[in-house]
Amino acid sequence: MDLSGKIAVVTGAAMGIGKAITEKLLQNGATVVLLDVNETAAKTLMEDLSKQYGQDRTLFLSCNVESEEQIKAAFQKTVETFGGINILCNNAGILNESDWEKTVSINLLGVIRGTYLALKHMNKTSGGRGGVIVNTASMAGLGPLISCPVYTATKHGVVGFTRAMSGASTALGYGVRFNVICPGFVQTELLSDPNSKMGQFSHLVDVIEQMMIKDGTLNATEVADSVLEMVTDETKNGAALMIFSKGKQYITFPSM
Ligand SMILES: NC(=O)C1=CN([C@@H]2O[C@H](COP(=O)(O)OP(=O)(O)OC[C@H]3O[C@@H](n4cnc5c(N)ncnc54)[C@H](O)[C@@H]3O)[C@@H](O)[C@H]2O)C=CC1
Ligand SMILES: CCCCCC(=O)/C=C/C=C\C=C\C=C\[C@@H](O)[C@@H](O)CCCC(=O)O
Repeated sequence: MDLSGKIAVVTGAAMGIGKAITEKLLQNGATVVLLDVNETAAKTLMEDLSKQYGQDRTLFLSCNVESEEQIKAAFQKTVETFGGINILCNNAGILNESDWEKTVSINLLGVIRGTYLALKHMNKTSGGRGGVIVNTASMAGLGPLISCPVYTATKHGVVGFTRAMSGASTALGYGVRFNVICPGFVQTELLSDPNSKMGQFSHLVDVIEQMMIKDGTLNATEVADSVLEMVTDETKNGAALMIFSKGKQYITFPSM
């Protein structure tokens, strides 16, 4: 897929992996709508991006992926401004084992909300342009992290939802590809102060620290490179790409 002229929406775009995905898509010719709750970080980023790419290839909309109304409004504004949606990156996510219901609401329900609302504009059977949706899961979506069971559950859910949506989209002729990235540890704010984020499991933080020492960490740009691959490679549909410090691997799942 050539990205020039394509319209992308990235959630959690103000920082970390979402910021890197945004920059990668802009570098490759797309127009990007940034959705985030962190208006301060987003506005700082937008100043930089406008200088680099001009005012007409980026738009920031304050949007909480926990809100159906806010996502709906953001997608409507996107379509009104740029004419449609070709690419969606459901990337926003948190780590909070204390407020685990918020973690579920953002990490899993936010991906489902974003997908279903974007399909209203992307689904070819209802007048959409088709396109691709790439969801951000984690390696914790492929195997359990004992220190954060709810986070693990949300990421397993994102992997399963993405793979099921890929099959449904193909069977129903939506013209929308679905792929999921499963990164290992990435140097972002999400990893700061892990103790406070693990709640009742904070005694297990040393397990995480040992894993990070053993497995190493990625930078956000490395993850964004993999997102670009799954956006642009039109043979990729239903793909789960594990990214870790030593490389990357497409996951094959047991056939039922
Ligand atoms: N950092 C890591 O080690 C890994 C992160 N991930 C996933 O990558 C995604 C991005 O995380 P990072 O960039 O690491 O974290 P981050 O904390 O640096 O960035 C997350 C962004 O999402 C935004 N956000 C949070 N809640 C939101 C909401 N309700 N609505 C809209 N935006 C919201 C934040 O304001 C922030 O800009 C998450 O889904 C995370 O689970 C996956 C594997 C590893
Ligand atoms: C502290 C939570 C990190 C949140 C960011 C994130 O998603 C990072 C994920 C990085 C690596 C995940 C690896 C998962 C491996 C599992 O497959 C399992 O093998 C791990 C076994 C060790 C354990 O349970 O801790």
